[in-house]
Amino acid sequence: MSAAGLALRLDGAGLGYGGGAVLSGVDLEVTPGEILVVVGASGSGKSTLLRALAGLLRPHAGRVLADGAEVTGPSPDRAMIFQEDGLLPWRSVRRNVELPLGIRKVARAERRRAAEEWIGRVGLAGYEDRLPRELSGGMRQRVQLARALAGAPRAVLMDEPFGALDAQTRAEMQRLLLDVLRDTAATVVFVTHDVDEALLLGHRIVVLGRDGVRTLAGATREQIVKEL
Ligand SMILES: Nc1ncnc2c1ncn2[C@@H]1O[C@H](COP(=O)(O)OP(=O)(O)OP(=O)(O)O)[C@@H](O)[C@H]1O
Repeated sequence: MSAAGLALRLDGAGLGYGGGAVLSGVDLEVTPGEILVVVGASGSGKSTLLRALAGLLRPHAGRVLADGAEVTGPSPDRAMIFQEDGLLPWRSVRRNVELPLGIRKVARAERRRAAEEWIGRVGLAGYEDRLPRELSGGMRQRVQLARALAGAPRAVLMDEPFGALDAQTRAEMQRLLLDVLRDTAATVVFVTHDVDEALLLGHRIVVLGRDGVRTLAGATREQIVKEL
């Protein structure tokens, strides 16, 4: 069981690159332990929002807060999962999963035990010594999930993690995600452009749409599509 989920907040946040604003005046609260799904069309700023929560992008206006403290950079408390290329290609499955435990200075024997436990939980027992290039896309996403959760993060930030997978593998990964999240208290922010995925996974859905950022609770597919 991980530590309590982080409360995440954007407070009048303006986000962008160089001089250009992608999102302005964003107010958003993510409650500890919830799965918040951010849905929006390509280019609407979903990854930008997630990068700000991860501390990889500083807001040019307003604030980004984790448990009330300003986010000033990445932290092992906030694990990130990417659509692809998230794994270190020269490290085995085991050594990738051990990575956050090393950052947290967990002793070697415990690092190995926790990594093995998570590799088993995501269904990859027996693949510990494989390199990422020797795995399918779905298996690589399983490794990313194991690596993220092995570090007992208080928040998991997921950027279209299943976007490149075929429909059947994607459905398997969605089930696996819901299953493993049941045993953690982590707050989850999950970015997707797939409305069905948002409806399946989200306790709450935020739409980055034509009219800015809209939070929808208990929205139907039709209501979400209308906002995009
Ligand atoms: N590193 C960057 N430098 C400059 N502009 C960027 C950078 N990353 C993204 N942008 C721009 O910011 C806007 C939002 O991009 P972002 O990646 O957040 O959208 P998205 O909703 O995640 O899109 P997608 O679903 O296609 O991944 C786009 O116009 C994009 O071109």
